[in-house]
Amino acid sequence: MANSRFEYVRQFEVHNVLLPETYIVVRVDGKKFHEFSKYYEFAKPNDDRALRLMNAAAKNVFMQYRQEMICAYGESDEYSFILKRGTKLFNRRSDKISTLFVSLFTANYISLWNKFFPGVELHYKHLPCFDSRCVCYPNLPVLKDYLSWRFVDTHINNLYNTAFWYLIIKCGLTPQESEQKLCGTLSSDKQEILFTECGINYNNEPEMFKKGSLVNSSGEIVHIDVVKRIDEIFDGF
Ligand SMILES: Nc1nc2c(ncn2[C@@H]2O[C@H](COP(=O)(O)OP(=O)(O)OP(=O)(O)O)[C@@H](O)[C@H]2O)c(=O)[nH]1
Ligand SMILES: [Mg+2]
Repeated sequence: MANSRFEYVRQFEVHNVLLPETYIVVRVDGKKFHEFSKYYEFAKPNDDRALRLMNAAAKNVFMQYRQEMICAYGESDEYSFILKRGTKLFNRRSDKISTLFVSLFTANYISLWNKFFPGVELHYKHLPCFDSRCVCYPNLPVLKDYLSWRFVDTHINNLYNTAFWYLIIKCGLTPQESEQKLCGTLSSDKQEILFTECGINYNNEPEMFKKGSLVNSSGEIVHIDVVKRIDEIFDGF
């Protein structure tokens, strides 16, 4: 490369290199999906098309970097990609990894949109955007806790949202009344309210809604109890 007197400005570029021998998690999250889901009239509380689109986009990212991956896990508008401890991808540069994953994910989301939302055109003022971050986890127990945290979060959010929306849709409560009814309730109370007042057995809700989606090391999308099977998921890593 030609050396010019301007070359020195490269010295101002800093590279944030992620700690060696740590597990890297890249989490992408939909930007303002509260509005995005409203604009495209996603079903409440879960839109099967939207979740399957997230899974398909994540699977393509996963397969493209399969050699570097352990698994990926998603719910709602987020996906976590869990990379192997020894990955040398982009010399572990945080900005490179984070921006590549999020742009690849977004590109796939947009290119697959019509497959999952046939006949629904994306409006240029309402395009899907995602942010992303890289986080290092120092050992397997902490990494297992990370994935368990996302799984438990899925369960808590989904049970709340399911009860909240069924009380509105099936029982005719206003959003304020529904919120008030659920205020301070435990998981078991929410399941009981759903059963007695809405006629819904939470156990019969789709597995993808209750458990989120895991792209396993073979690249399959499964909906499993992540906490119960956490050791199996990370076996060999
Ligand atoms: N109706 C519906 N909404 C969904 C679905 N999945 C995600 N969302 C919406 O996406 C939001 C995701 O939560 P957040 O990431 O905390 O909210 P956000 O609006 O994306 O905000 P930022 O991430 O801070 O930009 C949910 O609160 C819902 O409003 C779905 O399947 N159906
Ligand atoms: Mg979001």
